[in-house]
Amino acid sequence: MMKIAIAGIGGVGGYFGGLLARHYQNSDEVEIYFIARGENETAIRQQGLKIETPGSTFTATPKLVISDPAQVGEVDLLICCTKSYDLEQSITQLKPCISKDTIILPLLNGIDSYERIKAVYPENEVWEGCVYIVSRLTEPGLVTVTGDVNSLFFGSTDGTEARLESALQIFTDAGIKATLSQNIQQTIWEKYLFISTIATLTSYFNTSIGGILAKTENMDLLHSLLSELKQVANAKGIMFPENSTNAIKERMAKLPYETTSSMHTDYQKGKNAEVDSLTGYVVKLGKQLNVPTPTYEKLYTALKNK
Ligand SMILES: NC(=O)C1=CN([C@@H]2O[C@H](COP(=O)(O)OP(=O)(O)OC[C@H]3O[C@@H](n4cnc5c(N)ncnc54)[C@H](OP(=O)(O)O)[C@@H]3O)[C@@H](O)[C@H]2O)C=CC1
Ligand SMILES: CC(C)(CO)C(=O)C(=O)O
Repeated sequence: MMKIAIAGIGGVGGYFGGLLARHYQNSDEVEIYFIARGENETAIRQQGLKIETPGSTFTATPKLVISDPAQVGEVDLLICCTKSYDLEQSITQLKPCISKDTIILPLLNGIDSYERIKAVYPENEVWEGCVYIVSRLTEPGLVTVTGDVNSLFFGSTDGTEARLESALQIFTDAGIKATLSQNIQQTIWEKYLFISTIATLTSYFNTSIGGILAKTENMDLLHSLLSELKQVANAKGIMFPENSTNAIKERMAKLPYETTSSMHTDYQKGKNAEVDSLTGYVVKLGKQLNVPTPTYEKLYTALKNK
């Protein structure tokens, strides 16, 4: 029996965990557990997790939804879907789910989830991943997906090939548009180039992705951020294809005008925001690598004071 736990049943964990729970509900081979808390945990326990997408609505029922990881026990694969600022606290709390054989796969936006998890669980196989989706926990027990982007990328530079392939099969069978990346570092950095700049700008200007594309002054700032982040990445040995700026603009243009970043949504709701991992981290890396990041510094300071 393969035991999979999804920790953090919000927009991302709810959608991808929901697909897994729906597909493996009656399976003898795969069991899906949700680690959720508060009203969300209660709602999912009472009526399942409802997932509304533009094309379909379904309700997913995991084997168990619980806030106490001890009641789940050790799992084979732990998929982390909390916000970046909750990562250390949640994975430390998840210790009862983690044996030496447990694989940990973070799907958070950001570059440093791998090293942060390794700092707590140095012996474990930790993969890397990222997702493209616009998904929100709109009320306890309800996940709403907008637009038609919903892909998951994962991989590992030193993971066990057979386990990576087996996870790919499990994800794909559940209907997840999953890709096993052969260069996960590049894949993660490409997502970061997109989300760091977009999250920073949508939050700074308090506007949607369409709103960024619509104004020259916003686009000028986008180009400055992209240029600074590319130089930081280059200093880390990460190179982007020549057309990467155009690729980002095309990706933005394909999203509905009103789409915004999850960081901007958090600012709008007055919630904690991932500004340290999505904006501040670039400033920090720039300082470490002696790469100037004046635009990032200005926007980071403004966002920290928001
Ligand atoms: N939403 C999106 O469209 C996208 C998001 N991402 C990234 O994915 C990550 C997750 O984002 P998203 O799904 O939006 O975040 P959400 O805030 O919607 O979901 C995170 C969930 O984790 C829960 N959580 C945190 N700590 C614990 C814990 N110790 N035990 C149980 N539950 C816990 C939170 O509960 P509580 O509310 O109680 O704090 C919350 O329900 C982020 O890094 C984000 O940037 C990437 C692509 C798209
Ligand atoms: C901008 C978006 C929706 C694109 O997937 C995203 O990654 C996020 O909100 O974190």
